[in-house]
Amino acid sequence: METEMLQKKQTLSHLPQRAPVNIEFQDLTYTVPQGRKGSKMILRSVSGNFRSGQLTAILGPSGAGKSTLLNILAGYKTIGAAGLVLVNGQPREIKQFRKISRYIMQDNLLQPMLTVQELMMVAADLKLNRELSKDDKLKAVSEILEILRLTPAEHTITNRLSGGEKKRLSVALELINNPPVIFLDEPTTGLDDLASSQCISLLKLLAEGGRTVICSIHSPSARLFSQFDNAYIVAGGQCMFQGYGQEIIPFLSGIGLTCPKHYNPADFIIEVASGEYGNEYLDKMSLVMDNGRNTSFCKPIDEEIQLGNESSDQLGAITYARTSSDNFSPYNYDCSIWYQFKILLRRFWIQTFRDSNHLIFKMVLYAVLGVILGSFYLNMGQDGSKAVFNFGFCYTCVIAFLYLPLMPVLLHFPVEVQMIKREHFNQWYGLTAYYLAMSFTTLPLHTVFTICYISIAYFMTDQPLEIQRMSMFLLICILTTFISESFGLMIASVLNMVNSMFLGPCLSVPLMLLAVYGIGQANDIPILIRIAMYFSYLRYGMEGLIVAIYGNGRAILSCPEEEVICPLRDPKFLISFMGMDNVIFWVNVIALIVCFFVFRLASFYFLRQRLQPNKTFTALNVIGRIVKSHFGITR
Ligand SMILES: Nc1ncnc2c1ncn2[C@@H]1O[C@H](COP(=O)(O)OP(=O)(O)OP(=O)(O)O)[C@@H](O)[C@H]1O
Repeated sequence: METEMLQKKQTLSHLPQRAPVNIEFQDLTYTVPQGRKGSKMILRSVSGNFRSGQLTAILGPSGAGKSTLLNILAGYKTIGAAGLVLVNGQPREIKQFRKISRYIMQDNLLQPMLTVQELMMVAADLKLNRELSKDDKLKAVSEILEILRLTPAEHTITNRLSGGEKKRLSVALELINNPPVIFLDEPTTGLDDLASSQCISLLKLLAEGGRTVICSIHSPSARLFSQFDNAYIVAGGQCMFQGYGQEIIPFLSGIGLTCPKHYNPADFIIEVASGEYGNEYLDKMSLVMDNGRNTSFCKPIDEEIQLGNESSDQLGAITYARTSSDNFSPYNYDCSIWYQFKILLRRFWIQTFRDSNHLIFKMVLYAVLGVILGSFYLNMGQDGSKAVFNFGFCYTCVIAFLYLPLMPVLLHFPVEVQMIKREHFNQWYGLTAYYLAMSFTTLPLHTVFTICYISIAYFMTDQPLEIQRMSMFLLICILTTFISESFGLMIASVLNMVNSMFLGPCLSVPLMLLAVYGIGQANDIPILIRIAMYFSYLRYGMEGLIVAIYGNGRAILSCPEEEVICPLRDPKFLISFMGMDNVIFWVNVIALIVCFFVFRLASFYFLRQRLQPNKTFTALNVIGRIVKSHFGITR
């Protein structure tokens, strides 16, 4: 074990030197609204001091406030929090702090369909200096994978990794540019004893390299606990103890409690903090610790680390950092939006094409739908007596291009938002680059699927075989698809999956109704509905399709001989009958393009507010929480 650790230390010695970052917090409180009961205080004026070069554990009974404290210290939660957080003695500048810290959350949300090495390379491309060669980046990646014992799983797809491997990969991804502060929420949850021990040894190693490593943890074994340099015990939102694990027994003796022999001191202090030995001890503990201000039980700090001594074996300069240019800035987005876009686009395309089963399934689905629809409206396109049915075909196309792109987005994007939140919070990329890369992946795919559907249904239904009409028809269908996807993104950027899946179809109903409302009775439409119709992109789509196939001087249609009266055979009359005489195809196309940009930009704006709410959205968020808790609908 000793040799193994030594080896690991040597391997880690390539990491670049960073200025030590000490975190101190004073009188932190966190309050949440509690409906008519007022508010609930989760953290009660706690203070503490977490130093660089030390591995700190935040411990406590379930519901004590560990994750809350971690979220606030990492800057992940700000609404409802008050108090002072100092970074190296200066008040924390949240934007700057986010650049030097990384937060590894409990649920290992990893980008699917990429191998471990590919995902690490994406992180390296985004986080390391652009001037580094691919080989240098590969070297850096393989060193980190080696340390985290992920080399055997290097070519495994992330979806297939074990829980422990996923956790280690989450750590590895954030280690790429050597952040000086690392927060981890329950890194050992779901791991067996050996994996937990290896995980904590790794964190200890990272701390020894001069980082400030803080993690919340549930009942660690005695062996695991002995690895921590600092234990911060919380109960009922207050600090019960802060200091070196070995100081727990003397501390408890001081307040009149003796830890039984062979008992894990961590278990014992948590039992005491849970109130199992009486509530009077809780008050005593909090009093002696001065709610976290008392640091007399803390382990002495490593002067070498605090001084950032270059001669330290574990802090030698990283080889690839040395090759970089002067403007190497490990804590900022090192690459331009364009460069981020290229990397993210590559990531999206690998993920999309690797999931070939899903792609084929979708393509087949569109084709089958084309065949089904084609057979419902078989050969009706040229038949004047079936013009009303053909109108139904156009409407069905519009509905198909509403739901087909909409539903998968409502289902999938809320989960994606959680991933974006993490990656963006940990400074992987800017939202613009992400959004552009996503759009340049999904929109071409939708175009291909739409062409696949139309090329079957259009021919089966015997629509006019004129290049111009076919292109116009296709253009409207593609634009409708794009808008529907953007409409879905707008909803899924704001809401969770359950609410998105409810709201999306709900909002689709008026859209579908407005698409055909009052057709043939255009003059009788009430003014309010007429205004609403301007906002239904499906209406523009519907009109566009009808004009594409019947407008522009289309010749009189044929009618079967038995149809004596066949008034809709004249396309001009048909268009007039539908109340679409005034429709200009290109105006509708422009309206659809405007709708596309409006929905697309709105979804981008909402997503941005979700990640970094401005003052208005923060205020709306607070009001929303108060209203929800007042009516008892907080989940
Ligand atoms: N938004 C909220 N509204 C109401 N109560 C909340 C909210 N957030 C947290 N709490 C409560 O605050 C307390 C502390 O939560 P937190 O998640 O920090 O606990 P924890 O110590 O991490 O627990 P565990 O170990 O079980 O994960 C819990 O009782 C929780 O129910």
